[in-house]
Amino acid sequence: MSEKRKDYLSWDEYFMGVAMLSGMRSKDPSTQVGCCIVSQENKILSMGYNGFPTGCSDDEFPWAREGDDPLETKYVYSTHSELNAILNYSGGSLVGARLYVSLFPCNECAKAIIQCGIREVIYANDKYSDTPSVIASKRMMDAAGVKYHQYRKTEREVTICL
Ligand SMILES: Nc1nc(=O)n([C@H]2C[C@H](O)[C@@H](COP(=O)(O)O)O2)cc1CO
Ligand SMILES: [Zn+2]
Repeated sequence: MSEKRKDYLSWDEYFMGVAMLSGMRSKDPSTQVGCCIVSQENKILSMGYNGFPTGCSDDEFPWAREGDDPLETKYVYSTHSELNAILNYSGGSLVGARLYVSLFPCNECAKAIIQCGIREVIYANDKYSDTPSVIASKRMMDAAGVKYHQYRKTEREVTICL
């Protein structure tokens, strides 16, 4: 008798995998971030990655990290993956949802996460943990009761031939 497969993706692998795949759409040459928002019933509600807003051409707006003129850097234009995922959702309420993201949310995204009622953040990387942005983000999420924890990496490697 044929039995149920045992090596299927866990929910966490599935949602973090979807977040990372979304990040592969990013045109940012230095950091690609992906996000996946999930309901309490484990249904995917929205996805996003970092990039410029609609109408702001990837080829015309700057991707530079540094420069004398802030207007010639990406920071004033790029929309973070988490905000994109929140704004991309057209289904109504995100109250009670979980957010999977490949990089810890900044303070601006934390405000949006808190205000739309997301209850939990699962992040992969926290490379900017020493910055005021991430310290402020954690302070706000702690105060608002938004839980966060690091994704527990597994041994699994996923290869998809496209
Ligand atoms: N949580 C985040 N989500 C994001 O989508 N981003 C985006 C903004 C930039 O496009 C890029 C960071 O670029 P860099 O400073 O590592 O070269 O990642 C950044 C963070 C960090 O807080
Ligand atoms: Zn952000």
